[in-house]
Amino acid sequence: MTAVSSHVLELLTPGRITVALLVFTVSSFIVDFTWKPRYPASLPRVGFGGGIIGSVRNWLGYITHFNAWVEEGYEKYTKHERAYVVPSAPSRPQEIVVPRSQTSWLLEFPDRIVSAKEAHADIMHSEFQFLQTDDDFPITTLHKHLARNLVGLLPGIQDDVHESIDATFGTDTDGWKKLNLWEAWLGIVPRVTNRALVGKDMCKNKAFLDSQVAFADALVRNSFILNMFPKILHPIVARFVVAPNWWTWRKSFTMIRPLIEQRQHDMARKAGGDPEYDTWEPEECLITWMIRQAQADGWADKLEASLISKSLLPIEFAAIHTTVITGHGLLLDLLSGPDEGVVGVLRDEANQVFSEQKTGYWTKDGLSRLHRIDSAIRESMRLSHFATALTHRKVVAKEGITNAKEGWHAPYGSFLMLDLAGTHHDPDIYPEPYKYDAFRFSRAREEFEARQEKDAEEALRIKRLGMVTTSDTYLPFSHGRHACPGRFFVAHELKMILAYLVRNYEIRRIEQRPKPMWIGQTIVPPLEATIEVRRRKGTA
Ligand code: HEM
Repeated sequence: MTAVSSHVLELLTPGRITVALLVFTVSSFIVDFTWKPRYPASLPRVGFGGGIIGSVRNWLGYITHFNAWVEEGYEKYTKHERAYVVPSAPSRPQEIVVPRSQTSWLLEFPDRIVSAKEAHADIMHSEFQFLQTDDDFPITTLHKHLARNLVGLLPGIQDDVHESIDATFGTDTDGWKKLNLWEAWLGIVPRVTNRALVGKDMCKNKAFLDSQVAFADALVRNSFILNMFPKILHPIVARFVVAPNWWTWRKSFTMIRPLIEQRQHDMARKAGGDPEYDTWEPEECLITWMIRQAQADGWADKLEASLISKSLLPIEFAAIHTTVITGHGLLLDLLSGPDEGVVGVLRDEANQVFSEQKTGYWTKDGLSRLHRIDSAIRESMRLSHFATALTHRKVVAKEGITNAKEGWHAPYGSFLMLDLAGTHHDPDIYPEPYKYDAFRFSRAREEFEARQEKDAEEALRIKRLGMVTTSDTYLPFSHGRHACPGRFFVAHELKMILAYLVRNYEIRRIEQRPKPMWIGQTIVPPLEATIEVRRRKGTA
């Protein structure tokens, strides 16, 4: 060793290394701070104050205080139709909480001025997490193809719902079975969702499904980690943090690759007029839709199997955990809700409407007549939200945007959000807002249908009480142009699941609903919750 290098080593004491790391981290936060948009002083604030000291306190406080800040803001400002600013995670700017009366103002901006995609990308750190693949293509494809193929998918979805529930909940009519509720939903949702994404064979491949769930888990975990680092350090930190995303994807790619390549090959032969393919049709699923969309857009040649399989990931993420958390919350609400008779009422409705389905398969019309089941799900999604806000937007126009009503300006890079939690629990909108009132939404419909005289306006209002209808007072699927395109699928899926469960199982009530935890604005559901089930006699 030379004299110079041994001298350098002597200088590297643990104390000096710690100080250097501290200075580096603090400087990174300061650089980040100077990059963030500045909001006008006229906008009121909640949180621990401004300046560098206040910002550091807010960043730390974000983990535990976010919900309390938003509750305070709702009472002080949202209720009075005023916007205010709430602190956010260290990696993001603070957010302007837009009052309900200005929902349309926010959501009607074109994407080139106010962007949903850029907000999602900053929150999920998509640039690193989605393996350098743009999620525009799969999202646009899903918007265009899912709803129009839904009716054709229903029988297959029903088969997967019934088979996966039988396997998870069991068919023993004698003994009670104790189930971890989270695991039980994971036994159903990934398979049923993947029926629409990868088709009838691959959706039963447990190793493939596990890899998609593992990817979604990694995404959530990594977002929490990256949120706490200054953005300037993300290119370095993310390299290590997202390593599991790559491993998980590679594993899933080896399983899905043959299917994608075969589908591309078959569709190309069909398109080329090969007579052997005269009667052949591709199975309708997201893989087929992406190939079809790429052909329609004229860039099918560039569509490699690896790109298709990476493009599945953002959709798997958007679909699986949202549905599992929703189903988990639904059963907890149903089993611990104040009205013990609800499950019996739902069973009667499911039995009645199912008996009218001529082929033994649910039709779209049949599912749309499950008003009470629909209401029980919608009510749970109102009460037991899994994020304080699910509508975030980022200002991407260089000149920013101005709110004429209140007179404030949001510069380039500003984050804006709609408060879901406050709205859903506002007693002026939903009387007794913390009560799980399963028939809150179906009651009005039944009263309307029992009436002799019906006016058209009222009929329209009643129709809007269905679980897929979004509004400025009902935001679990967000609202406006970017409202969840998977919600029609998920409504059919959850109704089939709940109908099958209540028709075929007894489920013991839960005395006390287990409490979730919150990290910032995201729920950590009570993963330890268990339920006890027994197959009803004569149904196995
Ligand atoms: C109960 C389950 C679900 C809930 C609560 C839910 C909720 C949401 C919400 C709140 C958004 C954000 C919209 C916005 O930013 O304005 C969203 C977007 C999205 N969801 Fe869902 N979702 C669910 C299930 C699904 C399923 C099953 C799929 C696919 C099959 C899906 C696909 C998507 C996609 C692709 C987007 C992005 C839309 C865009 O940016 O234009 N979701 N979802």
